[in-house]
Amino acid sequence: REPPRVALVCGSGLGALAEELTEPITIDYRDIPHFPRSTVQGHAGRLVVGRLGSAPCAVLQGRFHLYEGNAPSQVVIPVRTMALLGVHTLVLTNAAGSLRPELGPGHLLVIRDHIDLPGLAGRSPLVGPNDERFGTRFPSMTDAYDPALRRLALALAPKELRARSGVYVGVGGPSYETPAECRYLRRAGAHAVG
Ligand SMILES: O=P(O)(O)O[C@H]1O[C@H](CO)[C@@H](O)[C@H]1O
Ligand SMILES: Nc1nc2[nH]cnc2c(=O)[nH]1
Repeated sequence: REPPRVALVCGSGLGALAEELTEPITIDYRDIPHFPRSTVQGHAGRLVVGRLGSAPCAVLQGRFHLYEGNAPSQVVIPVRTMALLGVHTLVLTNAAGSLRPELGPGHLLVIRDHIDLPGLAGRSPLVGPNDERFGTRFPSMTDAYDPALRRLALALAPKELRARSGVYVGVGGPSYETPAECRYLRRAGAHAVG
C-alpha cells in the first residue's frame, strides 16, 4: 500500500472528515507507540489512512493539547510521526474563537501567520535537544504556512464559508479568554484565538 503523502489533523467537530476516505484503515491512538491519550470530547483519538480522491492520505481524528497535561514535546508526536511516514503536506484544522466582528460562526479563516504565546513564553515544541530529522535549530517562520496552499484553500473554499486569511493566536487554555484578553489579542493583530 502506498504511504500517505498528505495528512489532515482534525480539530473539534471536524473528525467526520475521515469518513470521506476510501479504503480506510483505522488505528486507535492507544495502539500507536508513544502517542498520548485523547481526553477531549470531539477528538476520537484515531488515525485513519486511506485515499482522498486518488491521493493516499492520513486523517488524524483529534490532536493533543498542552491543557490536557501533555508536554510540548508530546503534543507534536503525531505531526512528527507523519513526517517520518513521508508526509510532505500537512493540513491543520481547529475550532477557534473569533476576535473580529466580520468573522462569524461558521466562517473559515485560512491561517497566514500565527502568534504562539506558549512558545514565546518558553513552551515551544522545539524546546530541548534538536532532532535534525525535523529541521534545523532556529527554523525560519517567515512562511510557516505555505503561500501556494493558502492561495489554493482561499480559491477553492465554498462561498458560504466566506474564507479569508488571517493571524491565529495560540493560547494555553483551558479557559476561554476574558474580554480584556480578547482586546489585547485583537490589538496584537490576531483574527482568531484557540
Ligand atoms: O479544535 P481543537 O483542537 O479542539 O481546539 C480548540 O478547542 C479548544 C477549546 O475549545 C481550544 O484548544 C481550541 O483551539
Ligand atoms: N481558546 C479558545 N478556544 C476556542 N475554541 C473555540 N472557541 C474558542 C475560543 O474562543 N477560545
